[in-house]
Amino acid sequence: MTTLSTTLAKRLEDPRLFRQYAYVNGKWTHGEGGREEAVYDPATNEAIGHIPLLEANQITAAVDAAEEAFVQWRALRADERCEKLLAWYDLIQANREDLATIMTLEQGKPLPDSRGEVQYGASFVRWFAEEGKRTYGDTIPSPIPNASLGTLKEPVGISAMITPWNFPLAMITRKAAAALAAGCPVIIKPANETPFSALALAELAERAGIPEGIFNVVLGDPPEVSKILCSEPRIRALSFTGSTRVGRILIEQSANTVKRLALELGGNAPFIVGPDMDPKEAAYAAVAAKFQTAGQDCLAANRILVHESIHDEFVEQFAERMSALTVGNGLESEVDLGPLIHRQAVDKAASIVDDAVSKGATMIAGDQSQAPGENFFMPVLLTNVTANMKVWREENFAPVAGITKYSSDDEVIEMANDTEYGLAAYIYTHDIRRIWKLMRALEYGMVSVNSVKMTGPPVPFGGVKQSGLGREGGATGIDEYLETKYYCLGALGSVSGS
Ligand SMILES: NC(=O)c1ccc[n+]([C@@H]2O[C@H](COP(=O)([O-])OP(=O)(O)OC[C@H]3O[C@@H](n4cnc5c(N)ncnc54)[C@H](O)[C@@H]3O)[C@@H](O)[C@H]2O)c1
Ligand SMILES: N[C@@H](CC=O)C(=O)O
Repeated sequence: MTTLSTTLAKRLEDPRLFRQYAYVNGKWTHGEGGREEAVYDPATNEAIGHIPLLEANQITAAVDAAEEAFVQWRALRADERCEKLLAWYDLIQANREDLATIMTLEQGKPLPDSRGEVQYGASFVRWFAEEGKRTYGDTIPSPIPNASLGTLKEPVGISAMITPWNFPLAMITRKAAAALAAGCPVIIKPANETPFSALALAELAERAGIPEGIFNVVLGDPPEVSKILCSEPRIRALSFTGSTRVGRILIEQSANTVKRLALELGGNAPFIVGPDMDPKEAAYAAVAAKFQTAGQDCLAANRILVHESIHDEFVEQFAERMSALTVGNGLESEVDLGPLIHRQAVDKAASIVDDAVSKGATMIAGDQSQAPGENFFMPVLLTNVTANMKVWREENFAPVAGITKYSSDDEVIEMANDTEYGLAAYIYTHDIRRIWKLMRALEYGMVSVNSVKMTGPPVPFGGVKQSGLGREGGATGIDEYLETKYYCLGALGSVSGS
């Protein structure tokens, strides 16, 4: 183990939560080919530890284990699966501080944000523990003489999950808890940048009594692993959270085995500010929406559209609030923004700013000479942003705020919908007619009015257009892992007994 991993283990109340192996069929597993990859603390670029890159036969062994374990897991009563999920929930909550420390060290977000994500992630486990007891079927008035018709909800089968680095715990539990509650075994491939949160979840799943083969975490070269998972006919569902670019690849790779797909992809959220808004109130909300997770958030305000009548005051207030943000190591107190995930993300952020300025944007603030390390990017504010700039067209996934002005509701609707993405949108106004008009016209899966916080277990989370397929959480999240079986019971004789 590297010195930092020793340091990390020392920081933990329970060092056994820090695992540097894959978890397959209830066993901590090395890579048979000896391949491994270092995992770095993005704040310091120190290696936290290493993970094995499994060989193809080891990925297939996870499928074999899941297939064998599926029989018993699906045979459990829903309340028996619920008990195990609630035990997992309790263990996640009891180990929140260690899970948060692991998350901040591998992802970089400030500790309070990591604690929040652990809580958020645990809440999905509790939600689906209960949802699993409500997978009701239907009875159908029969048009067929002497027959009784109905439907059953049945587990879809082995479910693979490929998850991102920006929310390394909650994006797993939001999927895995639903699948497990439905009766499905899961094979999770976390991002190689942030594997240790997933492996800690595996340790706690084992302690909760989730049987071997039911909760598996495989590690490897991402394209290599996904090709195996996507081409494996025994895997009946693939749930992916990540970029639209990779989502397209997985759709193609899954076509030959016709998998059930649940895709949570990229966003390009508009943050629309109406003319009636107090500029300071709106600006402070926009800063929160833009810089959450240092901008590395699918819900981050990616384009900020301000009515021309309050634009200048809004920009002034935004700049003032942004300048008060503290950038630093997430382990330190009072830090608002941690590092970006790696140097490539910093370079991409810089290229987005350079592109905007070269096309006429004005950079109001953002002095990179103040960055406290090579993976840090100081918040940047750009105005006079136009639709031909990367900061407008792409999900910039960085602390780069692009502001533009508009003059009418019809104009801002057109501007906001001018993207292939459709995940989340924000509307700030107190005019109910404007709220209703914009909310109906915006082409997004989720619209939040006067609130930066919009998510939680009861929410049907997901996007339209190229931001994804399906919904996670809410009353329908478990349906991603259920099939509906129709049955017809014939020749029953007439109920009148004649
Ligand atoms: N809609 C949502 O709920 C949601 C939530 C979080 C993040 N995201 C999106 O995720 C993206 C950021 O996360 P990211 O950088 O980890 O995304 P990413 O698409 O680069 O990676 C996501 C996962 O896919 C794997 N992967 C990467 N390249 C692959 C390939 N060629 N073949 C197979 N697998 C591959 C990665 O190892 C990782 O596990 C952003 O676009 C963000 O909007 C969406
Ligand atoms: N903040 C999002 C995660 C996307 O990056 C969520 O709450 O699901």
